[in-house]
Amino acid sequence: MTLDPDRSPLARLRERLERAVRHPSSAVSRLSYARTSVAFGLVGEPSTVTALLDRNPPEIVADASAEVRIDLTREQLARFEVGELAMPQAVVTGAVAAHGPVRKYLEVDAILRGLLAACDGREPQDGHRSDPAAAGSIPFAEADADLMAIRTTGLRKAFGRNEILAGVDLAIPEGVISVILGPSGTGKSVMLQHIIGLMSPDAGDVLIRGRPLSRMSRSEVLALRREIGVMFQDGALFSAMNVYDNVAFPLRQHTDLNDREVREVVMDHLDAVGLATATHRMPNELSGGMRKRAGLARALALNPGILLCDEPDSGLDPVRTALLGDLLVEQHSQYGGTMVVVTHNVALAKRIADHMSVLWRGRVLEAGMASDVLASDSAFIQQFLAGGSVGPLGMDA
Ligand SMILES: Nc1ncnc2c1ncn2[C@@H]1O[C@H](COP(=O)(O)OP(=O)(O)OP(=O)(O)O)[C@@H](O)[C@H]1O
Repeated sequence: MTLDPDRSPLARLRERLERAVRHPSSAVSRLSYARTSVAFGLVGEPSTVTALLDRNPPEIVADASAEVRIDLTREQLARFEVGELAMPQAVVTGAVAAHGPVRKYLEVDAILRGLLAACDGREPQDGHRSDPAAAGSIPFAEADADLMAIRTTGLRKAFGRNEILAGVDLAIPEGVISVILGPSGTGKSVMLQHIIGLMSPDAGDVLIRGRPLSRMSRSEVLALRREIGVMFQDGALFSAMNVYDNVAFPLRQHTDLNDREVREVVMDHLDAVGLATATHRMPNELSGGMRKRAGLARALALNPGILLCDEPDSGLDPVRTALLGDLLVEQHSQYGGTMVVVTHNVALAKRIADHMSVLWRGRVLEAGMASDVLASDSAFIQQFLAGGSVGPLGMDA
Protein backbone atom coordinates (compact mmCIF):
# COMPACT_ATOMS: atom_id res chain seq x y z
CA MET A 1 0.00 0.00 0.00
CA THR A 2 1.26 3.46 -0.79
CA LEU A 3 0.20 6.46 1.20
CA ASP A 4 -0.20 9.19 -1.35
CA PRO A 5 0.31 12.53 0.40
CA ASP A 6 -2.25 14.04 -1.97
CA ARG A 7 -4.83 11.62 -0.76
CA SER A 8 -5.59 13.33 2.51
CA PRO A 9 -8.93 12.44 4.11
CA LEU A 10 -10.27 15.57 2.51
CA ALA A 11 -9.04 14.57 -0.94
CA ARG A 12 -10.59 11.14 -0.51
CA LEU A 13 -13.83 12.72 0.59
CA ARG A 14 -13.79 14.96 -2.44
CA GLU A 15 -13.35 11.97 -4.71
CA ARG A 16 -16.25 10.17 -3.14
CA LEU A 17 -18.47 13.19 -3.30
CA GLU A 18 -17.57 13.71 -6.93
CA ARG A 19 -18.55 10.16 -7.68
CA ALA A 20 -21.74 10.64 -5.71
CA VAL A 21 -22.63 13.66 -7.80
CA ARG A 22 -21.89 11.86 -11.05
CA HIS A 23 -23.83 8.78 -10.00
CA PRO A 24 -26.56 9.98 -7.68
CA SER A 25 -28.22 6.58 -7.58
CA SER A 26 -25.24 5.29 -5.66
CA ALA A 27 -24.98 8.41 -3.57
CA VAL A 28 -26.47 6.99 -0.43
CA SER A 29 -23.84 4.35 0.13
CA ARG A 30 -21.01 6.52 -1.11
CA LEU A 31 -21.93 9.38 1.12
CA SER A 32 -22.44 7.11 4.05
CA TYR A 33 -18.94 5.86 3.46
CA ALA A 34 -17.74 9.41 3.06
CA ARG A 35 -18.80 10.02 6.62
CA THR A 36 -15.75 8.09 7.71
CA SER A 37 -13.53 10.95 6.70
CA VAL A 38 -15.31 14.20 6.95
CA ALA A 39 -18.70 15.30 5.91
CA PHE A 40 -21.18 17.91 5.04
CA GLY A 41 -21.36 21.37 6.38
CA LEU A 42 -21.65 25.03 6.13
CA VAL A 43 -20.04 26.62 3.13
CA GLY A 44 -18.07 29.82 3.12
CA GLU A 45 -17.22 32.57 5.52
CA PRO A 46 -19.78 33.29 8.24
CA SER A 47 -21.18 36.26 6.31
CA THR A 48 -21.53 34.19 3.13
CA VAL A 49 -23.09 31.43 5.13
CA THR A 50 -25.69 33.77 6.54
CA ALA A 51 -26.51 34.95 3.06
CA LEU A 52 -26.77 31.37 1.86
CA LEU A 53 -29.07 30.54 4.73
CA ASP A 54 -31.61 32.96 3.41
CA ARG A 55 -32.21 30.54 0.59
CA ASN A 56 -35.03 28.19 1.19
CA PRO A 57 -35.19 25.25 0.70
CA PRO A 58 -31.56 24.28 1.21
CA GLU A 59 -29.84 23.17 -1.91
CA ILE A 60 -27.01 21.01 -3.01
CA VAL A 61 -24.68 22.44 -5.58
CA ALA A 62 -21.87 20.87 -7.56
CA ASP A 63 -19.37 23.61 -8.25
CA ALA A 64 -16.75 23.72 -10.98
CA SER A 65 -14.63 21.06 -9.30
CA ALA A 66 -17.74 19.02 -8.54
CA GLU A 67 -17.42 19.82 -4.88
CA VAL A 68 -20.64 19.18 -3.07
CA ARG A 69 -21.87 22.16 -1.17
CA ILE A 70 -24.71 22.05 1.24
CA ASP A 71 -26.46 25.14 2.43
CA LEU A 72 -28.46 25.02 5.63
CA THR A 73 -31.67 26.84 6.42
CA ARG A 74 -31.81 29.24 9.34
CA GLU A 75 -33.77 26.69 11.28
CA GLN A 76 -31.09 24.08 10.63
CA LEU A 77 -28.36 26.54 11.55
CA ALA A 78 -30.05 27.16 14.89
CA ARG A 79 -29.99 23.44 15.57
CA PHE A 80 -26.39 23.31 14.36
CA GLU A 81 -25.47 25.95 16.89
CA VAL A 82 -27.12 24.25 19.85
CA GLY A 83 -25.25 21.07 18.99
CA GLU A 84 -28.10 19.04 17.58
CA LEU A 85 -26.74 19.21 14.09
CA ALA A 86 -23.05 19.65 14.75
CA MET A 87 -20.97 18.16 11.97
CA PRO A 88 -17.39 16.99 11.91
CA GLN A 89 -16.06 19.28 9.28
CA ALA A 90 -17.36 21.73 6.79
CA VAL A 91 -15.86 21.80 3.36
CA VAL A 92 -15.19 24.93 1.38
CA THR A 93 -13.97 23.89 -2.04
CA GLY A 94 -11.46 21.59 -0.49
CA ALA A 95 -10.57 23.61 2.59
CA VAL A 96 -11.89 22.90 6.03
CA ALA A 97 -14.01 25.77 7.23
CA ALA A 98 -15.12 24.51 10.58
CA HIS A 99 -15.20 21.36 12.58
CA GLY A 100 -16.74 19.91 15.66
CA PRO A 101 -18.22 16.70 16.96
CA VAL A 102 -21.08 15.00 15.22
CA ARG A 103 -24.23 14.81 17.27
CA LYS A 104 -27.33 14.06 15.34
CA TYR A 105 -25.58 13.11 12.16
CA LEU A 106 -28.22 10.60 11.25
CA GLU A 107 -30.62 13.47 10.92
CA VAL A 108 -28.12 15.16 8.72
CA ASP A 109 -27.99 12.06 6.60
CA ALA A 110 -31.71 12.15 6.12
CA ILE A 111 -31.28 15.68 4.91
CA LEU A 112 -28.48 14.62 2.60
CA ARG A 113 -30.46 11.78 1.15
CA GLY A 114 -33.28 14.16 0.46
CA LEU A 115 -30.96 16.70 -1.09
CA LEU A 116 -29.34 14.18 -3.35
CA ALA A 117 -32.65 12.75 -4.43
CA ALA A 118 -33.95 16.24 -5.14
CA CYS A 119 -30.77 17.00 -7.07
CA ASP A 120 -31.32 13.92 -9.18
CA GLY A 121 -35.02 14.66 -9.60
CA ARG A 122 -35.92 11.27 -8.14
CA GLU A 123 -37.14 9.92 -4.86
CA PRO A 124 -34.45 8.14 -2.89
CA GLN A 125 -34.56 4.39 -3.35
CA ASP A 126 -34.85 3.70 0.34
CA GLY A 127 -38.07 5.68 0.62
CA HIS A 128 -36.77 8.50 2.78
CA ARG A 129 -38.49 11.77 2.17
CA SER A 130 -36.93 14.10 -0.31
CA ASP A 131 -37.91 17.29 1.45
CA PRO A 132 -34.90 17.94 3.63
CA ALA A 133 -36.67 20.36 5.86
CA ALA A 134 -39.35 17.76 6.49
CA ALA A 135 -36.83 14.98 6.99
CA GLY A 136 -36.55 15.89 10.64
CA SER A 137 -35.52 13.27 13.10
CA ILE A 138 -35.41 9.68 11.99
CA PRO A 139 -35.27 6.94 14.56
CA PHE A 140 -31.75 5.63 14.97
CA ALA A 141 -32.79 2.02 14.42
CA GLU A 142 -34.24 2.83 11.01
CA ALA A 143 -31.20 4.63 9.75
CA ASP A 144 -28.66 2.93 7.53
CA ALA A 145 -28.85 -0.46 9.23
CA ASP A 146 -26.59 -1.90 6.56
CA LEU A 147 -24.15 0.97 6.63
CA MET A 148 -23.04 0.76 10.22
CA ALA A 149 -19.28 0.70 10.72
CA ILE A 150 -19.68 -2.28 13.04
CA ARG A 151 -22.61 -4.52 13.81
CA THR A 152 -22.91 -7.63 15.87
CA THR A 153 -25.89 -9.89 15.49
CA GLY A 154 -26.90 -12.24 18.29
CA LEU A 155 -23.32 -12.54 19.48
CA ARG A 156 -22.88 -15.25 22.10
CA LYS A 157 -19.78 -16.28 24.00
CA ALA A 158 -19.37 -18.47 27.07
CA PHE A 159 -16.26 -19.55 28.94
CA GLY A 160 -17.24 -22.90 30.37
CA ARG A 161 -20.59 -22.33 32.05
CA ASN A 162 -19.98 -18.62 32.35
CA GLU A 163 -21.98 -16.95 29.58
CA ILE A 164 -20.45 -13.51 28.97
CA LEU A 165 -22.19 -12.42 25.77
CA ALA A 166 -25.79 -13.57 25.68
CA GLY A 167 -26.91 -12.40 22.24
CA VAL A 168 -25.38 -8.96 21.72
CA ASP A 169 -26.91 -6.86 18.93
CA LEU A 170 -24.62 -3.89 18.64
CA ALA A 171 -24.74 -1.19 15.97
CA ILE A 172 -21.89 1.32 15.76
CA PRO A 173 -22.56 4.15 13.31
CA GLU A 174 -19.92 5.42 10.91
CA GLY A 175 -18.07 8.63 11.51
CA VAL A 176 -18.79 9.30 15.17
CA ILE A 177 -17.33 8.57 18.57
CA SER A 178 -19.20 5.62 20.02
CA VAL A 179 -18.77 4.59 23.62
CA ILE A 180 -19.52 1.06 24.78
CA LEU A 181 -20.28 1.57 28.44
CA GLY A 182 -20.88 -1.05 31.06
CA PRO A 183 -19.93 -2.24 34.51
CA SER A 184 -16.74 -4.16 35.21
CA GLY A 185 -16.72 -7.73 34.02
CA THR A 186 -19.70 -7.29 31.74
CA GLY A 187 -17.81 -8.42 28.65
CA LYS A 188 -16.74 -5.18 26.97
CA SER A 189 -13.20 -6.34 26.27
CA VAL A 190 -14.50 -9.71 25.11
CA MET A 191 -16.73 -7.82 22.65
CA LEU A 192 -13.76 -5.86 21.40
CA GLN A 193 -11.76 -9.01 20.79
CA HIS A 194 -14.62 -10.40 18.72
CA ILE A 195 -14.70 -7.21 16.67
CA ILE A 196 -11.00 -7.48 15.85
CA GLY A 197 -11.41 -11.16 15.05
CA LEU A 198 -9.15 -12.29 17.89
CA MET A 199 -11.96 -14.31 19.44
CA SER A 200 -14.62 -16.40 17.70
CA PRO A 201 -18.21 -16.34 18.90
CA ASP A 202 -20.18 -19.44 19.90
CA ALA A 203 -23.04 -18.00 17.85
CA GLY A 204 -23.87 -14.82 15.98
CA ASP A 205 -21.64 -12.70 13.81
CA VAL A 206 -19.66 -9.48 13.57
CA LEU A 207 -20.07 -7.32 10.48
CA ILE A 208 -17.48 -4.70 9.65
CA ARG A 209 -18.95 -2.24 7.16
CA GLY A 210 -21.43 -4.90 6.15
CA ARG A 211 -18.85 -7.69 5.75
CA PRO A 212 -19.43 -10.67 8.05
CA LEU A 213 -16.27 -11.88 9.73
CA SER A 214 -17.64 -15.43 9.69
CA ARG A 215 -17.39 -15.51 5.91
CA MET A 216 -13.91 -14.08 5.67
CA SER A 217 -10.80 -16.10 5.05
CA ARG A 218 -7.90 -15.70 7.42
CA SER A 219 -6.08 -13.44 4.96
CA GLU A 220 -9.19 -11.28 4.61
CA VAL A 221 -9.41 -10.93 8.39
CA LEU A 222 -5.74 -9.95 8.47
CA ALA A 223 -6.31 -7.36 5.74
CA LEU A 224 -9.33 -6.07 7.62
CA ARG A 225 -7.25 -5.55 10.74
CA ARG A 226 -5.27 -2.94 8.82
CA GLU A 227 -8.47 -0.92 8.49
CA ILE A 228 -8.91 -1.09 12.26
CA GLY A 229 -6.52 0.65 14.61
CA VAL A 230 -6.48 -0.52 18.20
CA MET A 231 -5.38 1.48 21.19
CA PHE A 232 -4.78 -1.08 23.90
CA GLN A 233 -5.18 -0.39 27.63
CA ASP A 234 -1.47 -0.11 28.35
CA GLY A 235 -0.48 1.10 24.89
CA ALA A 236 0.88 -2.41 24.09
CA LEU A 237 4.16 -0.86 22.98
CA PHE A 238 7.07 -3.06 21.94
CA SER A 239 9.32 -2.81 24.97
CA ALA A 240 12.55 -3.10 22.97
CA MET A 241 11.69 -0.19 20.65
CA ASN A 242 11.71 3.50 21.40
CA VAL A 243 8.62 5.65 20.91
CA TYR A 244 9.57 6.64 17.36
CA ASP A 245 10.13 3.06 16.21
CA ASN A 246 6.92 1.91 17.86
CA VAL A 247 4.89 4.39 15.84
CA ALA A 248 6.92 3.77 12.68
CA PHE A 249 6.46 0.00 12.99
CA PRO A 250 3.07 -0.36 11.22
CA LEU A 251 4.20 2.02 8.46
CA ARG A 252 7.35 -0.02 7.86
CA GLN A 253 5.34 -3.24 7.93
CA HIS A 254 2.41 -2.28 5.79
CA THR A 255 3.46 0.55 3.47
CA ASP A 256 6.31 1.22 1.08
CA LEU A 257 6.95 4.71 2.36
CA ASN A 258 10.60 5.70 2.37
CA ASP A 259 12.37 6.82 5.55
CA ARG A 260 11.64 10.49 4.99
CA GLU A 261 7.94 9.82 4.43
CA VAL A 262 7.76 7.55 7.45
CA ARG A 263 9.38 10.26 9.52
CA GLU A 264 6.82 12.82 8.34
CA VAL A 265 3.87 10.63 9.28
CA VAL A 266 5.38 9.53 12.60
CA MET A 267 6.30 13.06 13.68
CA ASP A 268 2.88 14.31 12.64
CA HIS A 269 1.21 11.82 14.92
CA LEU A 270 3.66 12.22 17.79
CA ASP A 271 3.27 15.95 17.59
CA ALA A 272 -0.51 15.59 17.71
CA VAL A 273 -0.35 13.55 20.91
CA GLY A 274 2.27 15.80 22.52
CA LEU A 275 5.17 13.35 22.28
CA ALA A 276 7.31 15.01 19.62
CA THR A 277 10.15 15.44 22.12
CA ALA A 278 9.92 11.89 23.48
CA THR A 279 10.89 10.02 20.31
CA HIS A 280 13.96 8.33 21.84
CA ARG A 281 12.38 7.29 25.10
CA MET A 282 11.84 3.61 25.74
CA PRO A 283 8.38 2.47 26.90
CA ASN A 284 9.59 1.83 30.46
CA GLU A 285 10.70 5.47 30.64
CA LEU A 286 7.17 6.73 29.97
CA SER A 287 4.32 7.49 32.37
CA GLY A 288 1.07 5.55 31.94
CA GLY A 289 -0.54 8.48 30.16
CA MET A 290 2.41 8.87 27.79
CA ARG A 291 2.32 5.16 26.96
CA LYS A 292 -1.34 5.49 26.05
CA ARG A 293 -0.67 8.53 23.90
CA ALA A 294 2.15 6.70 22.11
CA GLY A 295 -0.26 3.78 21.63
CA LEU A 296 -2.81 6.18 20.18
CA ALA A 297 -0.24 7.62 17.75
CA ARG A 298 0.69 4.10 16.64
CA ALA A 299 -2.95 3.05 16.29
CA LEU A 300 -3.56 6.05 14.02
CA ALA A 301 -0.38 5.72 11.97
CA LEU A 302 -2.04 3.87 9.08
CA ASN A 303 -4.98 6.27 9.14
CA PRO A 304 -7.48 3.48 9.89
CA GLY A 305 -11.16 3.97 9.13
CA ILE A 306 -12.05 2.52 12.52
CA LEU A 307 -10.22 3.10 15.78
CA LEU A 308 -10.98 0.93 18.80
CA CYS A 309 -9.85 2.13 22.22
CA ASP A 310 -9.91 -0.39 25.03
CA GLU A 311 -10.39 1.35 28.39
CA PRO A 312 -8.20 4.35 27.53
CA ASP A 313 -8.77 5.70 31.05
CA SER A 314 -7.44 2.67 32.93
CA GLY A 315 -4.83 3.66 35.46
CA LEU A 316 -5.24 7.40 34.86
CA ASP A 317 -6.34 9.99 37.40
CA PRO A 318 -9.51 12.00 36.61
CA VAL A 319 -7.61 14.98 35.20
CA ARG A 320 -5.40 12.84 32.93
CA THR A 321 -8.54 10.95 31.89
CA ALA A 322 -10.26 14.20 30.95
CA LEU A 323 -7.19 15.35 29.02
CA LEU A 324 -6.97 12.04 27.18
CA GLY A 325 -10.69 12.29 26.40
CA ASP A 326 -10.14 15.72 24.89
CA LEU A 327 -7.23 14.35 22.88
CA LEU A 328 -9.44 11.57 21.50
CA VAL A 329 -12.09 14.09 20.45
CA GLU A 330 -9.42 16.29 18.88
CA GLN A 331 -7.90 13.38 16.97
CA HIS A 332 -11.32 12.30 15.81
CA SER A 333 -12.18 15.71 14.49
CA GLN A 334 -8.83 15.84 12.72
CA TYR A 335 -8.75 12.37 11.18
CA GLY A 336 -12.44 11.53 11.04
CA GLY A 337 -13.38 7.88 10.92
CA THR A 338 -15.26 5.80 13.43
CA MET A 339 -13.94 5.76 16.99
CA VAL A 340 -15.14 3.14 19.46
CA VAL A 341 -14.22 3.60 23.08
CA VAL A 342 -14.83 0.82 25.58
CA THR A 343 -15.00 1.98 29.17
CA HIS A 344 -16.83 1.86 32.48
CA ASN A 345 -15.89 5.46 33.17
CA VAL A 346 -19.10 7.51 33.10
CA ALA A 347 -17.31 10.88 33.18
CA LEU A 348 -15.20 9.94 30.15
CA ALA A 349 -18.24 8.61 28.31
CA LYS A 350 -20.17 11.83 28.94
CA ARG A 351 -17.21 13.87 27.79
CA ILE A 352 -16.60 12.23 24.44
CA ALA A 353 -19.58 10.17 23.28
CA ASP A 354 -21.69 11.01 20.28
CA HIS A 355 -23.27 7.59 20.40
CA MET A 356 -23.54 5.19 23.32
CA SER A 357 -24.29 1.51 23.82
CA VAL A 358 -24.82 0.28 27.35
CA LEU A 359 -23.91 -3.37 27.96
CA TRP A 360 -25.32 -5.29 30.87
CA ARG A 361 -25.82 -8.95 31.61
CA GLY A 362 -24.46 -9.96 28.25
CA ARG A 363 -26.76 -7.79 26.17
CA VAL A 364 -27.11 -4.25 24.87
CA LEU A 365 -29.49 -2.70 27.35
CA GLU A 366 -29.83 0.60 25.53
CA ALA A 367 -28.17 2.30 22.56
CA GLY A 368 -28.54 5.55 20.69
CA MET A 369 -27.32 9.10 20.58
CA ALA A 370 -25.47 9.80 23.82
CA SER A 371 -27.85 12.55 24.92
CA ASP A 372 -30.80 10.15 24.60
CA VAL A 373 -29.10 7.32 26.48
CA LEU A 374 -27.97 9.65 29.24
CA ALA A 375 -31.57 10.79 29.67
CA SER A 376 -32.85 7.19 29.87
CA ASP A 377 -35.16 6.38 32.76
CA SER A 378 -33.87 2.81 33.00
CA ALA A 379 -33.20 2.08 36.67
CA PHE A 380 -29.92 0.38 35.81
CA ILE A 381 -28.66 3.26 33.69
CA GLN A 382 -29.68 5.83 36.26
CA GLN A 383 -27.88 3.90 39.00
CA PHE A 384 -24.78 3.37 36.86
CA LEU A 385 -24.57 7.01 35.78
CA ALA A 386 -25.00 8.20 39.35
CA GLY A 387 -22.61 5.58 40.76
CA GLY A 388 -25.26 4.66 43.34
CA SER A 389 -25.11 1.55 45.53
CA VAL A 390 -28.87 1.08 45.52
CA GLY A 391 -30.49 -0.35 42.41
CA PRO A 392 -30.44 -3.38 40.15
CA LEU A 393 -26.63 -3.42 39.87
CA GLY A 394 -25.05 -5.21 42.80
CA MET A 395 -21.62 -6.72 43.47
CA ASP A 396 -22.22 -9.73 41.26
CA ALA A 397 -25.05 -8.64 38.99
N1 LIG B 1 -10.14 -15.91 27.80
C1 LIG B 1 -11.00 -15.95 28.82
N2 LIG B 1 -11.24 -17.10 29.47
C2 LIG B 1 -12.11 -17.17 30.49
N3 LIG B 1 -12.83 -16.10 30.93
C3 LIG B 1 -12.62 -14.93 30.33
C4 LIG B 1 -11.71 -14.79 29.24
N4 LIG B 1 -11.74 -13.49 28.82
C5 LIG B 1 -12.62 -12.86 29.61
N5 LIG B 1 -13.16 -13.71 30.52
C6 LIG B 1 -14.17 -13.38 31.52
O1 LIG B 1 -15.19 -12.67 30.87
C7 LIG B 1 -15.73 -11.70 31.77
C8 LIG B 1 -15.80 -10.37 31.08
O2 LIG B 1 -14.46 -9.88 30.92
P1 LIG B 1 -14.14 -8.51 30.20
O3 LIG B 1 -12.68 -8.29 30.37
O4 LIG B 1 -14.67 -8.52 28.82
O5 LIG B 1 -14.95 -7.48 31.08
P2 LIG B 1 -15.02 -5.92 30.93
O6 LIG B 1 -16.44 -5.55 30.76
O7 LIG B 1 -14.06 -5.46 29.90
O8 LIG B 1 -14.56 -5.48 32.39
P3 LIG B 1 -13.67 -4.25 32.91
O9 LIG B 1 -14.48 -3.02 32.73
O10 LIG B 1 -13.44 -4.57 34.34
O11 LIG B 1 -12.41 -4.30 32.09
C9 LIG B 1 -14.89 -11.72 33.02
O12 LIG B 1 -15.58 -12.47 33.99
C10 LIG B 1 -13.63 -12.43 32.57
O13 LIG B 1 -13.06 -13.13 33.62
